[in-house]
Formats: sequence, C-alpha cells, structure tokens
Amino acid sequence: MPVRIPDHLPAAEILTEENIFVMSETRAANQDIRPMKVLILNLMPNKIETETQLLRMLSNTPLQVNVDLMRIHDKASKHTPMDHMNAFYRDFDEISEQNYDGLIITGAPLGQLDFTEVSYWGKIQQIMDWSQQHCTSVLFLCWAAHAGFYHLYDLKRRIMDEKRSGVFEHERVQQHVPLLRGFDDRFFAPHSRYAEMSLQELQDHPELTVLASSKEVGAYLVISKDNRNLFVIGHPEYQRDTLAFEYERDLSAGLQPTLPKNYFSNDDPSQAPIGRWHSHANLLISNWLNYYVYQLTPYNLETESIQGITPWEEQ
Ligand SMILES: CC(C)(COP(=O)(O)OP(=O)(O)OC[C@H]1O[C@@H](n2cnc3c(N)ncnc32)[C@H](O)[C@@H]1OP(=O)(O)O)[C@@H](O)C(=O)NCCC(=O)NCCSC(=O)CCC(=O)O
Ligand SMILES: N[C@@H](CCO)C(=O)O
Repeated sequence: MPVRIPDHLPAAEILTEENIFVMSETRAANQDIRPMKVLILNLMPNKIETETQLLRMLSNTPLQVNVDLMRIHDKASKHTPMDHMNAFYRDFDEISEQNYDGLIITGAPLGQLDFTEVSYWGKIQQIMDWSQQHCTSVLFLCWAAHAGFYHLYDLKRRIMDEKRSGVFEHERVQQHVPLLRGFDDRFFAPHSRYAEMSLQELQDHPELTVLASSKEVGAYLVISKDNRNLFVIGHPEYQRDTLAFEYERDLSAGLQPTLPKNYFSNDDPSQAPIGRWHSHANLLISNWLNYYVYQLTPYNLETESIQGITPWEEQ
C-alpha cells in the first residue's frame, strides 16, 4: 500500500524516481476508502479449486474485497455440484445493472475449439462488452485472454498441435509500470494451453502494451493502453499440484499428454512438483488490485463515471 509522506519531503521525489508509490498528504487527505467489489466469472472445469486459488490471492492484501461469483449459464456443471452453483453463483442477468471495481474472467478448457463452437460465445462477448462500461479493471486469464484479444482487439490466436504445459521463465520488458512494481527481472509462471498469440502482433497493436514475455512461450502479461484490461496468458493462480492433476487426468483419459516442463523434480512425475511462481502470482494480483482497481476506481461506483478514469501515464 502507498506510504503517506509530507507533500515536499525529499524522499517523495527520490522514491517516485524509483517507481515507488508514494502518496502526498493532500491526496491521502482526500482519499476515501471503501471495500472493493470484485466479480469472478468462473469458466474452469474444477470451479471450487479455482475459487479457492483466486480467493487465496485476493485475500493477500490489506484491502477488503467483497467477491461475487458468476456462472456463464445455469445448466449443470460437469465437475461442480449444482447445489454449490445455485448457492454461491449469480447469473449475469442478476448483476448486469451493477458496477464492479474489478472483474476476473478465468481460463476455460476450450483451447482446441473455435470460439464459434463454444456454446456461450455470444454470452461471453456480451459480458466482455458489458465489462468495458461497468468494471474499472478486467483481468483476463488464459482462454479468456485469447477471447478478449479476439473480441476486443481483433487479434487471432493460433491453436498448437501440442498442449503447452509447464512452468516457464519470463522477463519483464517494461520499466516503471505499476503492475510490475517489486517484480524480479525474471520470474516463473505456469502455462497450460493449446492456443498462443503472436508476440509481434501484440507488440504492434496500438492499444496494447506487452509487459512481460518468455523466450519459450511468448507473451505473458499484456495491458491495454487505457489501463483498463489486463491479459495474463497463463495460470499464476495455479497451486503447486494443479499441473500434476491435469497431467494425471489426461493420462487417465488416454490422451498421452506431454510431461509439464520444468515442473516435477528431475522431470520425474513420481517426484514432488516444484512450486516457484507463487511469490510472482501474489505480487501480480496484489499490484493489479492496488494500482488498477483500488487507486483508479471512483469512490462512488454507482454515480461516478468509470469512463473518466485517468490512465497511470497521465497522472
Ligand atoms: C480438459 C478436459 C479433460 C475436461 O474434460 P471433461 O470430460 O471433464 O469435460 P469437458 O466435456 O471437456 O468439459 C469441461 C468444461 O468445458 C465445458 N465445455 C465443453 N465443451 C464446451 C463447448 N463446446 N462450449 C462450452 N463449454 C464447453 C463443459 O461444460 C465443462 O464446463 P462446466 O464444468 O462449467 O460445465 C477435456 O476437455 C480435455 O479434452 N482434456 C485434454 C485436452 C486438454 O487438456 N484440454 C484443455 C486444454 S487447455 C485449454 O483449453 C486452455 C485454453 C487454451 O488452450 O487456449
Ligand atoms: N488448462 C486447463 C484449462 C484452462 O486453461 C486444463 O487443462 O484443464
């Protein structure tokens, strides 16, 4: 969270130069504080596990976050009991009149399907359009990132023959960006997907900025120039054993999956996986929640315009 210091203390200039977030007495005196409203649209096959993973990271900040869970349809879910869905999830029609400080759209196991083959493709396009008017910041994870790049920025993905599964090294390619505060120059993150984006197309897009990428798996963190949409082309929310679960699942289904890379000790699936992305994942979500949700969202979500948000570069 920001340090509050006297308006003209020399440290203010020094720390600002170092990209440390300081808040002047004036701004601090005028900052109203309230709990954040965050909506999670959960498309993942194991919804309870995904809820737990995301809530674990959202809870790791000093901010109070009120979370609503949303489902894309009210039909039975293959791996989540209906009474759980009915008890804890809302349908889009129930919340579409509300505004949220943040929206997280999860991944989905649909990377081998054309978007038009996804039964809820029309609905999720409607929700992505709605989010641009009703949510201060949207975080798109994995499949949702590919869907967002296509629907909002007309960028197409490529579906690979082999699933990209494993833990890969990334490097930050931008400096002085609030989302990357505290990041190491290089860090690890899990990927589990069939689709990939062209790094060059993302770099060339006038409305997008690539923040971090990997030599092996390409773009990972991409943000819109207006700071409203953050695309995470991976699964930082995964627990240590999630990739192992997916690998065993696909093995049992006779799908001959490739061994997740850089994951099991000595690449031996009988040995424990190495969890080396959790500090990155927690810092990523904490920075998103602080700098792109909490610091930018209007105090009165229902009466103040979300469209009037000033991107970081202009502040
Ligand atoms: C992932 C699994 C194992 C899951 O198989 P299951 O039999 O358990 O379920 P499933 O029938 O595939 O359905 C999983 C979820 O997707 C939904 N689903 C399936 N087909 C759908 C369609 N056409 N439109 C909308 N939703 C669809 C189901 O409703 C369910 O969600 P609900 O529970 O909500 O009803 C399978 O899909 C599979 O093919 N595995 C091997 C290949 C793989 O790893 N696929 C994932 C690649 S990784 C990926 O796709 C990430 C994105 C990307 O690559 O870009
Ligand atoms: N990779 C996940 C789906 C969401 O990315 C899986 O294999 O189930």
